[in-house]
Order: sequence, then C-alpha cells, then structure tokens
Amino acid sequence: MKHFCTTDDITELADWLHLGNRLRAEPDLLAHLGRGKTLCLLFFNNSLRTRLSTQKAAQLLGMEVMVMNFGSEGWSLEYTDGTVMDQGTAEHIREAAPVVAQYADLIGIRAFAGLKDREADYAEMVLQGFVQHAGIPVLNMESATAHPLQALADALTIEQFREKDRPKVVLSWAPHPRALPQAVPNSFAKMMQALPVDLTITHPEGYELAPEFTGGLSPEYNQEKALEGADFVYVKNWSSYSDYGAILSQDPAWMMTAKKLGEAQLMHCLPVRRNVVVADDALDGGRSLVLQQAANRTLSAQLALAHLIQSNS
Ligand SMILES: NCCC[C@H](NC(=O)CCC(=O)O)C(=O)O
Ligand SMILES: NC(=O)OP(=O)(O)O
Repeated sequence: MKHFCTTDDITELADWLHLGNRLRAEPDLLAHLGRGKTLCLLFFNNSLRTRLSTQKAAQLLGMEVMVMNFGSEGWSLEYTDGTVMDQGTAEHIREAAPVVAQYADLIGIRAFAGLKDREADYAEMVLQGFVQHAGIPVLNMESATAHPLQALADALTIEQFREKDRPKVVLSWAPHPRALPQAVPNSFAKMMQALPVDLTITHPEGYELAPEFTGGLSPEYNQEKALEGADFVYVKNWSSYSDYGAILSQDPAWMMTAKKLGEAQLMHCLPVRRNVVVADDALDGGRSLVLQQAANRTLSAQLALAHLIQSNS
C-alpha cells in the first residue's frame, strides 16, 4: 500500500510539477478520480491552510470529506503496545485506526512533534501508528518531522516564479517566542535537493537540522553572507534538533526585513508572526509569495490525493 508520508513519496517530481501546473489552469481536470471515496481528516493540532486546502482539493477530485479535531474532541490515544492503560490514555491506536478506516477510504493525519522526546518524534509514532494499524492509505498533513504537502506547494511556487534556470534559494532561520518543530524546514531542505536550485541554509549555531534532511549540506552561520545574490528567501523558525526542542536564540537581528530581502522573493509557510519572524515591510513590500504558496497548497493536496487514489487502485 502506498502512503504520502514524506517528500520521498513524491515518485516523479517533474511529472507532479507538470500536472500541478495543469491543475492550476484547470482545477477540475481530475474531477471524477475520487468519486465514491471518503477522506477522513484527523487534526491533533491547529490548522487553517491545511484543513481548508485539503478539503477543497478532495472536493475538486469528487471525494466526500469528514473532518475531526482529534486533539480537543477525540479520546487521547495510546500508541505503546502492552501498556496498562490506567493513566491518561483512553483508547489504543490498535482500535482507533481500524475503526476510522471502516468509515473512510483514505486518512489524513496532522500530528506535530511533542519536542520532548526526539526518538519518539523522529520515529513518527502517531503517523506511523495510523500507517501500521489503519490498513488504508495515509496522507501526512504535517507530522513530527515532515510537512511534504507544504514542501510540494513550495516547489510548485518556485517553479511558478523563478526567473532563472538555477535560482539561489536561502532557508533562513528566524526568531520566535515558542519552540516550533523542524518538520517544515526538514521537508523544504529535502525538497530543494530534488529541484534545480542552489540551496543555502542559514541559522545561528546549534540549530543544525538532521543530516538526513539536509543531505549533509553545511550551514552558513552568517545570515548576511548567506543572503548575497538570493533569488528566493524562505524564512522559518524551528527549535534545536541537537539540544532537542530548545530555544537557543531569540536574537531579533535574525528577523527578515525588506532591506535584507533586497531583490529576492520572500517565502514562508504561514502562519507568520509579523515583526518577530518577518517585518511588515517584507511581507507587504511586493516581493512576498506567501499567499501564492498558500494557493498552491490546494494543488499539492490534489496531487497527493490523486497519487494515493491511483497508486492504490
Ligand atoms: N503548518 C505550518 C506551521 C505550523 C507550525 N507553526 C506553529 O505552530 C506556529 C504557531 C505560533 O506562531 O504560535 C510549525 O512551525 O510547524
Ligand atoms: N502552512 C500550513 O500548514 O498552515 P496551517 O498550519 O494553517 O495548516
């Protein structure tokens, strides 16, 4: 069975990008593909874009959609085998996942990193729990370590707006008041290695991402140097991977501004904290692609759902 868990599940990127462009021009191109199928979306964390764009994508494919805010309304789930469940968890993944699968043909899961236990997060306990026990295809809507729907939308956005055959793309860390997961930068870094771009990653020391996602690319710790000649600047906060989940810096000098951006085009997955992560002048200055990225989320969800339907039929 095929699932959509990481960017590695994008089988032929060039074909997917090509189909994405066709879907942008003709959103109901695959209107009959999902007819008679039901998609159940389970959210263990908040969402705006993922929730609405995935529903919209499913509707464009002719599917029925059920959505549940599992974090606040579902039973708290147990994932470990053999546990005596006399504490906080009320239901085991061994029942919950196959129960959902009886009502749906595909399951979408959003479950962020807990940022306390690196091993559990990087083992993708929640997402893989559903993969293992649901018996139907699973769509990752941002898991502990990966956000492939976002990374695919980002690739579509770079393809759409690049002015050079081989643009320079800079992934630039920015400060944030809360500890955030590495899922978005992990998948973005991985995706950029599959595109004809030159990737530079810049962040303060201690924020190195897991090498399995960066392909061993060394970071440039000097942001100013990293930004020289950039065509696209992707701004994102994340917490430390090595000192797992820690906030090591809140230095406002790392915030992205219109001056630092120069001629480059600005990207961020959203939601973005204005004047902490990105300054108003960069977001409002006419070089921002953040709304186009969000628009491309419908395309990335259509592509992933179409792939799951076709490859599992
Ligand atoms: N899916 C897009 C990003 C989701 C999440 N951001 C957040 O939780 C930010 C919330 C805040 O700003 O409080 C992240 O970084 O992975
Ligand atoms: N970019 C993104 O995934 O947004 P949401 O968290 O609002 O779904």
